[in-house]
Amino acid sequence: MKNEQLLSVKNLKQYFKLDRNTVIKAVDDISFEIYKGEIFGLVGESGSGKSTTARSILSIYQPTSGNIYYRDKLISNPRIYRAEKRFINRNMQIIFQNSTAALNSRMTVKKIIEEPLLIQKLYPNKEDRLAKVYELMDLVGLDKVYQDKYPYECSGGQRQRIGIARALSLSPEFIIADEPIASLDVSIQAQIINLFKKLQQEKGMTCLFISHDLGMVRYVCNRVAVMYRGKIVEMAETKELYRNPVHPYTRTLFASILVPDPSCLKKRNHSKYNQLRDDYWDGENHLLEVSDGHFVLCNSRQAAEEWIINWNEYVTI
Ligand SMILES: Nc1ncnc2c1ncn2[C@@H]1O[C@H](COP(=O)(O)OP(=O)(O)OP(=O)(O)O)[C@@H](O)[C@H]1O
Repeated sequence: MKNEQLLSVKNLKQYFKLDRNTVIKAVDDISFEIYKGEIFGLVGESGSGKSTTARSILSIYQPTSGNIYYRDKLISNPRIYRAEKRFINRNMQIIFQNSTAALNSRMTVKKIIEEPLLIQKLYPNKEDRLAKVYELMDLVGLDKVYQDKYPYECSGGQRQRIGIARALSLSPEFIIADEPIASLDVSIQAQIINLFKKLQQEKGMTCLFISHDLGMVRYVCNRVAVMYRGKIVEMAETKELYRNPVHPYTRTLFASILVPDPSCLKKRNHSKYNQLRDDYWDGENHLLEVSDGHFVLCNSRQAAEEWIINWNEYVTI
């Protein structure tokens, strides 16, 4: 996985000058690489600079200094950016937290998903184009009956899927997902997250995954960078980072989600916990954190992962 570098951020600074005396160092000299086929997590408290990093990568902001490369193309230079805009639009897509705002309320679901294909002049034949739209709807679990509905006629989870289907319509190599599941119900979150994993496995999707939800990041990301006040304070393989957070800030951030000793959990008289233990436990319990403070108890990791897919119930401790 680590062979092919897709995105490289080098010494990126993004400062905002509010007035003559006040400068906000939203991103302050960060560097990282994202490799093809990996899901790279960016975590940190609110205001730490995660979204600004995403916006700089997408050239929404012109960096104060530093460079951003996509493959070997410098994409953070405004002069090059003009010429490369189409290239970036074709290869990179973003999924926002608030999909409702990002969708055109006057277009039907079908038109919303079809639009990027038209703009990029892919599938000139209408029938082929519609077939592609249906394929995308199927991929994200949207029933065909929604094709002629408007965003306001869909639920929050469905709108998020429309946003994802649209983002995937150009088969982008690289997706930036900025809090893609924060506004969704827990059961829908699980479906969307499993979709990300499926896209990574089946389509080799590469993703920058921005989230507050450390449990989710642990489940979905291969590597994680922790941001604090505009800087990356720690970056490691996910398993390593969660097992052994080194930076004091990361430790504080993770303190709330460290999995406690299962033996102490057993002492809790939590009815859901007891029910789960009775249903699943066969001598060797397996406690899996599925979201911030949410745990499932299963007798194997496979059972736990299957359970996440359904994820209708969870234990909060
Ligand atoms: N366009 C802007 N002008 C001025 N300041 C900005 C601008 N965009 C972001 N900031 C500031 O930069 C800092 C980082 O914001 P950013 O949105 O990147 O954080 P974040 O980690 O994504 O937070 P959250 O998780 O709440 O979305 C904040 O102090 C924010 O107020």
